[in-house]
Amino acid sequence: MTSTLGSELRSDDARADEPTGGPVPVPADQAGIDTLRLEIDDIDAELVRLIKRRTALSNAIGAARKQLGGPRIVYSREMAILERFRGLGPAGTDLGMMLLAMGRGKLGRRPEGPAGDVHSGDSDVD
Ligand SMILES: C=C(O[C@@H]1C=C(C(=O)O)C=C[C@H]1O)C(=O)O
Repeated sequence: MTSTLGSELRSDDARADEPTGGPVPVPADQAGIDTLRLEIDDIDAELVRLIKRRTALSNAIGAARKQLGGPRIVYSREMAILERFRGLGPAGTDLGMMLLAMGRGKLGRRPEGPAGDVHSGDSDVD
């Protein structure tokens, strides 16, 4: 995507549908469980790294748009992003909302409430 203010997702979004290796055979013993846990640990470490990177990218875009006089939050793009996460089921939508909240930083939090909610009518919202 080339536009700085556009709300579209990249068109080559097929990565979300790439094969993950299919069902995992159920391990027969503790050694098998331990092997699967090693892979889970690798995945979690990579997820944390990617989430940190995603948050930094989102913060930078938000700061840039603010400097340029635009909104920090673009709901149309956020809705498109949530659509991708919806493919993981209800918890996937929750996960997508948490990622968006992390990218918003303080703006995405109520003063005394949980992350992820933004007041409508906020001038930082498009
Ligand atoms: C990062 C952007 O800005 C904000 C943050 C988003 C995000 O974390 O994915 C999405 C839309 C915007 O509310 C963007 O427009 O791409």
